[in-house]
Amino acid sequence: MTACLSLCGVSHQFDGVSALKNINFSVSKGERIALLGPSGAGKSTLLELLDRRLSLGSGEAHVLNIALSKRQRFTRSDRADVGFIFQEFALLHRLSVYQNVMNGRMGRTRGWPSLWGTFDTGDHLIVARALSDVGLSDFEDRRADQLSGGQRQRVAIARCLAQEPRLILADEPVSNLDPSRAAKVLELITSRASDGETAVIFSSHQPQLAQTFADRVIGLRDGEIMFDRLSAHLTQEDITQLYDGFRSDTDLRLVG
Ligand SMILES: Nc1ncnc2c1ncn2[C@@H]1O[C@H](COP(=O)(O)OP(=O)(O)OP(=O)(O)O)[C@@H](O)[C@H]1O
Repeated sequence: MTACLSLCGVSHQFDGVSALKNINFSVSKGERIALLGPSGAGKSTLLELLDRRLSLGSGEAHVLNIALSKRQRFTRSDRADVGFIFQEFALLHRLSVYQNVMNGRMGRTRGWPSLWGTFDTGDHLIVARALSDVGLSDFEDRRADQLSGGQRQRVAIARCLAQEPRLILADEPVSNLDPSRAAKVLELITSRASDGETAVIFSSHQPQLAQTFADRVIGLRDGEIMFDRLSAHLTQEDITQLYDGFRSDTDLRLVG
């Protein structure tokens, strides 16, 4: 399989706090990866680094054939190739649901249309499809600040899907959704990898969802990788150790 990204000896510090320590892994095109780990483990930091919003501290990293560096500059199309689903959704509250999702098309439109916010029929079809996929077609005219938390999260997901990225990075993308909707939405996000070209990395606090919707699960704790396993090989012991000996028959029961 062709590499989508690779990290070698990557570390990141925030004012003396080691958020990531000597991270090594690679992801192929078409792979679905789940990041698990307790609060503060470094999951968001890792996703933000891959999104190129944090500059590389030390080590080597390549994302979609571009080497990350301390002084990184990316073209509009490079940016559009990576889609990020934010933990806090990052919506424009005064804009409608439709306009927020259409913002996902900005990086895919060149010249005047993107300056004036005029989009072609293809863009409108893609936005309508993304809204339908997340079950929000009936809400397209509603202002983003008039939605529930779960609905906002689905708008953020639709915006990312409308962007048609080659790498989807999702920071706890279903944390605000009810269990049935969470499974459907994770299915939707991770199904983008079935084209064999798009890779998906999502973080979660739910081992069952991670195991169900990812090919591989990476466990992070205190900024370090504790395990990197095929989902089928994940054990209850991996999970118990990752969460500091915490064992729950309901939350941490693995599939099968
Ligand atoms: N902007 C920042 N400035 C200073 N420290 C930070 C900053 N962002 C994160 N950290 C620290 O880096 C470490 C990793 O944080 P990170 O947000 O990546 O964890 P996480 O695994 O995503 O946690 P959660 O599951 O709670 O979202 C933590 O110790 C956190 O306090």
